[in-house]
Amino acid sequence: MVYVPSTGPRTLYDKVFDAHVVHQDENGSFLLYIDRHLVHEVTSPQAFEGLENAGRKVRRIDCTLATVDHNIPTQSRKNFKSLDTFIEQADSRLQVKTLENNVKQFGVPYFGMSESRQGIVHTIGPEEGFTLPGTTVVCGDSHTSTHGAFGSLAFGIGTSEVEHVLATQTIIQAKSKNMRITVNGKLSPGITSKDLILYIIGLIGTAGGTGSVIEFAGEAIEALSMEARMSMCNMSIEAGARAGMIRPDENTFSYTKGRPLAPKGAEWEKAVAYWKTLKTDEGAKFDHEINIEAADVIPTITWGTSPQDALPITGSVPDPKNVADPIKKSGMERALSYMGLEANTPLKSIKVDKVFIGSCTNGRIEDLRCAAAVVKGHKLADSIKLAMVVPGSGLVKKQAEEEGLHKVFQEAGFEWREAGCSMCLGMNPDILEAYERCASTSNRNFEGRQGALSRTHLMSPAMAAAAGIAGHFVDIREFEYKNQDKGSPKVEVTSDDEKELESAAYDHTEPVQPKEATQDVANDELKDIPVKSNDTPVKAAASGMKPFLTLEGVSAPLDKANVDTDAIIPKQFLKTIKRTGLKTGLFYEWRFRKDDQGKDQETDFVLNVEPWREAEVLVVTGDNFGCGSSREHAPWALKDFGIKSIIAPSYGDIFYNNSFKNGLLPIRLDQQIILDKLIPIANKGGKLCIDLPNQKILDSNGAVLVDHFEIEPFRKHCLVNGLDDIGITLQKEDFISKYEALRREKYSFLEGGSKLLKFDNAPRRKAVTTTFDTVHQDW
Ligand SMILES: CC(C)[C@H](C(=O)O)[C@@H](O)C(=O)O
Ligand code: SF4
Repeated sequence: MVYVPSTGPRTLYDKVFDAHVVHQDENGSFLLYIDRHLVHEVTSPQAFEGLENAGRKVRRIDCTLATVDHNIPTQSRKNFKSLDTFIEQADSRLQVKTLENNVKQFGVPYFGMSESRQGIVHTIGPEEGFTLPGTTVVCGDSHTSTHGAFGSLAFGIGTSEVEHVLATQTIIQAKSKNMRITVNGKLSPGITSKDLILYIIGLIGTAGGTGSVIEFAGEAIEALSMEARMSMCNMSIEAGARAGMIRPDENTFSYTKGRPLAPKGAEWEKAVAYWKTLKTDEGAKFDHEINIEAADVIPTITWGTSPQDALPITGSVPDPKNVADPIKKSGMERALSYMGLEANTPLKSIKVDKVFIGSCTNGRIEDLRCAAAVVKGHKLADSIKLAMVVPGSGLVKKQAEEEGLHKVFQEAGFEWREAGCSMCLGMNPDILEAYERCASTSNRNFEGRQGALSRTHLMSPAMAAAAGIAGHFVDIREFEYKNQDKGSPKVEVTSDDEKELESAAYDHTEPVQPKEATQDVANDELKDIPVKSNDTPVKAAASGMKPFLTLEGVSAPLDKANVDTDAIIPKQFLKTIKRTGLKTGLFYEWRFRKDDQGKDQETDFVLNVEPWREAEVLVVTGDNFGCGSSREHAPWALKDFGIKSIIAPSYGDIFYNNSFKNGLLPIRLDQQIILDKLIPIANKGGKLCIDLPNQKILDSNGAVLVDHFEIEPFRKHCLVNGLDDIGITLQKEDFISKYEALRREKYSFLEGGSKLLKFDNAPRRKAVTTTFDTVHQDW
């Protein structure tokens, strides 16, 4: 079906979406072209394995860039010799080495641990100019939304979709709704974009943006630096949105100009002329509009276990007694008990054990400058057990060191680390102990996020730094800065500051690429221009998906809202390079408690109790099941346990997608119908019968409980037939090639991509041999 974009007024999202449509099929689903694909070690092993098993190659290595970030230790790399000696945790090491093998085998440009440009995947994309305005950007990571700060359509995908993009350079998408959040007026001094986004999530909730792409607009947004915009868009996933976007403007262009992979000369001019058209037209329709007064935003922190549990620092811990809705009330009680907090405690009086400054939300140079301005001349409070600063990338670290920020932190007692995700998620050794309370600049405060039973409070870098100095949360507006040239926190960052980072982006030396991969990259100019495949049978998915027709199975009740994928499968189980064996990890923190000997003992969680141990249908009462991280391990774990269908009022977008790719059927139903008709059966462990072809739910006697449930026709088709959608997409090869030809003309400034990165095998200092027999610099 030929897609004809609307000729009427369009939103920024509509325009970027329309510019990437390769094909629209009869039942309305779109095939979108992907300009930029970032890859990291956690969500790619199974995707590369699928590619290899099917004998497929990476279609556009120039559109692909890989790095390691989640698993790597952040201690000094001065003595880095090889992954074998540097990464102690065997499963982390395996995941990193698997990525290294994959990039070598498939020829993907890669920033490994000995490369000065390595960093968190969402930091390096913009830094290198790989992320460009108006592009489509994906990554097997939910915080891909970060890149929307450039007016690109950027979203997280699951591992099956990673494989799909690697093989086809496209993704199957439904059109999201348009939502606009306009922030009028100016932010007050000392208020950062982190405060603003926490304020917004507190207002609209973690499901507030579900099914939508949010455009952030208004005077306060236009005044933000690019890095501050990235922090905003980064956390739009925490508002449940498919993506966040900000229209590209002069600020965007000057940040992008001159970056290693940004277009140059005439191509730059052509690009800017196009990028200037990327703004919402007068009269374009939004499905939801929200207006916010910037002056209402004051320093904001979270108190609970969801990013929506955000409050002004002047407030107190909320009291469940004041909440009428029983699901919300019990959620609040649980959060208070998990966080070890009493209702009505003033936030400023809460004591902190550890401080973490870093992550893809707030690990950029401006963030470090803000935090250093607070720390300068102070010492950490005696009660602080550990405070760490983890730059988002090697280049951020280098820049900070050139400015002497590391000394400011170290003199105050902070640890200065190497780049990576670190304690944001703790897939590496940087974790909190049970019950420790952390002032964190990251983006998620879910139960167990930074370590089992750990307690996370989200806030801006300045607020986290100040909490380290005071030993408790403080209102940054009342903080006494010492030894400052100017007296107030440096929250406004000028484009001059951005220029400095830009120069750091150029100033890298002798990065290292595995030898074979470099050669592939260099020689593959022609090979990666796609050729029509003669051999594209539609076959069963790599995940081993079987056709889904009807299911009759024991149903289990789950009376919770906002069940995040960190809870469904905690981080320690993400280190596998397989899709199977995740049964034990399912709801691990809820299903198991350690006994005195440190052994796992089962709790009375519903899935540990007969007859629900054999449950095949999970009936959830609360909204937003599977929100948060893009980990496809969540549906893998549910399936491994035996769950084949979930029924809930609403879902996190990425989880919803991922489920279909694995033959797990997520059904959306009105909450009242769930409560009235299904929960009574699930509470008794009764069976539910799901008839997918007829879209009905029945009880075990054949009585119809739900006459009709909605499901998109394309998804139903794939599920009922157990189809591999990569095979389906490869049948559209003609459309993809045609789009690529158009793209080479119209968007010629996107050609080249990561292939333009310069890699050099020359050793910087002492050469050492790695697993690939290639030389790595000794840091
Ligand atoms: C590991 C990855 C799948 C995950 C994500 O998608 O966000 C991680 O980055 C996180 O922050 O939880
Ligand atoms: S949210 Fe944390 S773990 Fe996820 S990509 Fe960002 S820094 Fe890494």
